[in-house]
Amino acid sequence: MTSAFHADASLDALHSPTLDHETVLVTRGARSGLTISVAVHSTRLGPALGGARVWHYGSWLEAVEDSLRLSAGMTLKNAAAGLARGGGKSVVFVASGTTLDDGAKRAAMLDLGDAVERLGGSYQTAEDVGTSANDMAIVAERTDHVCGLPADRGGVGEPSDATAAGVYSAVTATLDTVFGSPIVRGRRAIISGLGQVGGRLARKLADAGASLIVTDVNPARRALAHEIGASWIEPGDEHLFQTDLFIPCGVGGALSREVISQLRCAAVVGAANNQLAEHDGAEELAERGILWAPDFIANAGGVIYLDMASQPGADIESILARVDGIGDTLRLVYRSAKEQGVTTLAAAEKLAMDRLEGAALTAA
Ligand SMILES: NC(=O)c1ccc[n+]([C@@H]2O[C@H](COP(=O)([O-])OP(=O)(O)OC[C@H]3O[C@@H](n4cnc5c(N)ncnc54)[C@H](O)[C@@H]3O)[C@@H](O)[C@H]2O)c1
Repeated sequence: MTSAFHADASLDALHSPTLDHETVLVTRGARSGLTISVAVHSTRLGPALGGARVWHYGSWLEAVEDSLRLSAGMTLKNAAAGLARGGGKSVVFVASGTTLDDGAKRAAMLDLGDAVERLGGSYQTAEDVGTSANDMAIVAERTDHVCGLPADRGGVGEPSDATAAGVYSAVTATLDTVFGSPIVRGRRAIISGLGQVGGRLARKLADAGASLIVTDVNPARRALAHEIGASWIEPGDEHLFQTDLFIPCGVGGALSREVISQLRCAAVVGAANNQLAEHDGAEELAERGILWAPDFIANAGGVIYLDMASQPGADIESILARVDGIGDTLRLVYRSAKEQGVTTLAAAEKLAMDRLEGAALTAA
């Protein structure tokens, strides 16, 4: 039985008394020498699907732990999105303070391909933070269990457009729930993280007439702020500004206890995975009267796109409609949370778990 995922960044999953995951492969890449962790949390609904992250950590154990946390989140995300997919994720550990040149990145991607291949199809990889469609083309040299390849390689490309479209739908559903109107024009929002998804979302929100404050740890992203007429601030204190929405689009853990206690917004809705630094952050947000869109509901557009676009005869209109349906799923979550007097996280986890349990009943 798959237990509910707790998005607790301080939880040391490695010290848990039992392994909650079906398979975890931790290996040292033969070419790159880098530690790679491929975690398959659940295949109850189908082969696991989840991206490959290349990221800096303090130690390889932290990278393994992140793969455990992220893959469990993928089980919930794929189940809540109604996909016949389980949850998995891979992480390539890059030591803090080091960068991978093109040769080292290629070696890491070939090693990742070998690791994915060893799991025999129980896990399919794709892009995530630190990887691109071109990286997936390198992974594909070693395994067929990869999606999101560039179009000129017969692939479906990167999922970020769909993720941004899904978060946009989540933003309008959230505005509707809080203010009784989904209209973006005139709403004030802060976007933290202007990468693949945050950058696209910022453009969409600016086009729709939102008043945006934006930030990123990468100063090069400031050019985008200028281009779309958003106000740029240095990263660190962005959550202190009074706005309608706070939109985290960087890496996980942005909603720490301290940040939650200082937020001055009506709602939080963003693309970042594992936004809550502690699982009880959902209660703290609710106590402060801040509506939180569970990340694994709001950011499911990319995985919906990768799954549907990879099927034979895929039709882009149906994919876009399904991605746009994220707003309806979120409305359902908000409604059940209110009716049952629970947090939006509890309501979203229940939605996913009901789908997982339903699959177990069907299989029995
Ligand atoms: N790409 C997708 O389709 C997709 C799908 C689902 C979820 N997500 C999640 O959305 C988030 C963003 O993904 P992405 O693909 O845009 O990644 P990305 O690497 O392209 O962008 C992340 C951006 O956040 C910035 N950043 C990192 N830490 C920050 C901080 N503390 N403060 C401000 N900015 C910070 C980075 O400099 C970068 O510009 C990640 O958490 C990812 O897991 C992405």
